[in-house]
Amino acid sequence: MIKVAPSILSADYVNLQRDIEMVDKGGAELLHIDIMDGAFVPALSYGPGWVKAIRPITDLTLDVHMMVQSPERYIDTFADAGADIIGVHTEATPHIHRALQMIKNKGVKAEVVINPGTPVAAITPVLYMVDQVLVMTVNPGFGGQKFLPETVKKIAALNEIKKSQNLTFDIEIDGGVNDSTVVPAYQAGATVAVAGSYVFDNDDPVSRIQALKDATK
Ligand SMILES: O=C(CO)[C@@H](O)[C@H](O)COP(=O)(O)O
Ligand SMILES: [Co+2]
Repeated sequence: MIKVAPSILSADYVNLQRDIEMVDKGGAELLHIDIMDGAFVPALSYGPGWVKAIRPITDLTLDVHMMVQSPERYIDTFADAGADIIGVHTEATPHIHRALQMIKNKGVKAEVVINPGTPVAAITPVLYMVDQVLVMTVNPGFGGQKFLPETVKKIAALNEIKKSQNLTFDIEIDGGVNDSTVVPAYQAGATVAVAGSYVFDNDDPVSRIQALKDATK
């Protein structure tokens, strides 16, 4: 059964604590926090102050997805704010190895992220050092996009490397995840599903978390 990480990008910001408590009680394992800098991706979202504010109100694993150019500049700040996992895009820095080292040196779980247009080969040298790999299943920057099925073969390729090298990282998917698209991704080896609009653009977000789990039993 897949672990579920609701993305607060689609939550009700005015009632954020209510929404977080709802998904926490509703069976989610992680809370996905999308950081958008207006440069690596066009949109602006929120910063470390949000992570700091959320930290005391939940024990969910805070999964910080940095869509930020030169993420090295902010890794310490997000770690100090209370992130449990920090994800950095390999496309956002020429120094992905150093960025991952910085995350680990802060005692935080390190995640490397690849866009749909980036091959798995781009991150094979750093797989030994990560706790999680995020395979983007849409181009990053916005919620509510359609899942790109061609990303599934990258999940399978990554899972093969994971098995052949006896590695233990989680494989996360993000973008366009629903109770149909999660199935091939799970079968290919995904272990964590981010879901924003599918969970929160619904009268009963908890039923959506359960639907993702039921689809991957
Ligand atoms: O990183 C991103 C978007 O760039 C996400 O985490 C979105 O929040 C996913 O939204 P949905 O596709 O599930 O609506
Ligand atoms: Co995300």
